[in-house]
Amino acid sequence: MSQALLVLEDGRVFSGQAYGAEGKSLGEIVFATGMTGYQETLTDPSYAGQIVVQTAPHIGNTGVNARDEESQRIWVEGYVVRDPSRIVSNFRSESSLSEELKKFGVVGISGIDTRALTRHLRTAGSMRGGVFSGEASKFPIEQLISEVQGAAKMKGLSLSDVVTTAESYTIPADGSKVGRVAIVDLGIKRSTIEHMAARGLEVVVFPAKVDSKTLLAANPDAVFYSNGPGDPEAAGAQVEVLREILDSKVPFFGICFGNQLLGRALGFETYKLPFGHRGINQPVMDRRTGKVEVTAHNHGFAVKVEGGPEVQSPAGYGRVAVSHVSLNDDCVEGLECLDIPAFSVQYHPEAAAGPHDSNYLFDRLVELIQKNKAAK
Ligand SMILES: NC(=O)CC[C@H](N)C(=O)O
Repeated sequence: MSQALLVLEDGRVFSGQAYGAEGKSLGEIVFATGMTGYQETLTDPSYAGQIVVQTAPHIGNTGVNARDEESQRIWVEGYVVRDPSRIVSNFRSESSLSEELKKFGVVGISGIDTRALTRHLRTAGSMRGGVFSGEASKFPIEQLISEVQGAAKMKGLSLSDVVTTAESYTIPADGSKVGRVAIVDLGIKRSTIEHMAARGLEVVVFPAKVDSKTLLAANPDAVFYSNGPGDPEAAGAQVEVLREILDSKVPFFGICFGNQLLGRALGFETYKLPFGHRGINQPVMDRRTGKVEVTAHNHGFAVKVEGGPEVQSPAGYGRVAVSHVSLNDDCVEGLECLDIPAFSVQYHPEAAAGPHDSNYLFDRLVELIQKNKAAK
């Protein structure tokens, strides 16, 4: 195995072995704390532009299979692990993780003290990093550091066009149809669509650049904004479209990036968290029921809402409640509009990977659709 280097923008260097494809990858370096679900993590489009550090020390044990993919490819820019499994042991496995990383040209590194790296990122914050292996690792360290310092910053980055669908498509409801949802694909995960279809929702998925006229022409019972990579501040066009949807009074639901864009459409700011939330063991409280859910997260930004429990939307959409909060750092994990039919969560009710505690949010979407239909 050839030597590889992980170089951080603050000059810290870790050395290890090449894992997956050889070459170089540059991106924002972030850590994910899931003990399971590496395949779902790698194929989540929200990780585009990021080098993911897996805090679980042993990765690749169960190989990879087509059924556990959240999209059709691996999206992470680079991959950092401690100890990749030398064998694949699972009856569902179709290939090994290192083969899969090679297939998608993902430059990774193994043999890294991921605990020390994570502690560093937790203190210093997420930053840009680079993985260099093979020929790419043979340049002077100063040169590699300046290459990392020249890489794109996540703040201000727009990545929706990179991950979105090229064409719109429709997925039928399973069983009898209770409604139709028009989805804006900002990097959607397969499980989200499956949860909707399983509840009798037909979904029509549109590219990120869709306008409100096209969305409304699909005659939807609700509009949905998905998760996705990049800085919500750089998604001004989608925020404008969302305002037109809110004005139309068609119900709205958003997940993760979708929550951040609802926040911005309502007139709140978004900001970058020091190192973000990525994992499947994050405690969140639903303020409506007082219940605590263990939830799946993948976000580096959050919506800023001061005061409460109810505040006025600065953009004039009436009262807004912070419906969910993180019990780790109190950040906003959900928004509920009290005067228009719109709500969203910052975390992942589709989980994948993760606990199923928050699947009920898809039932809330169905309830909102039915309530809205009954009111007509
Ligand atoms: N999973 C997501 O939708 C991520 C949203 C946004 N890119 C963030 O990092 O906060």
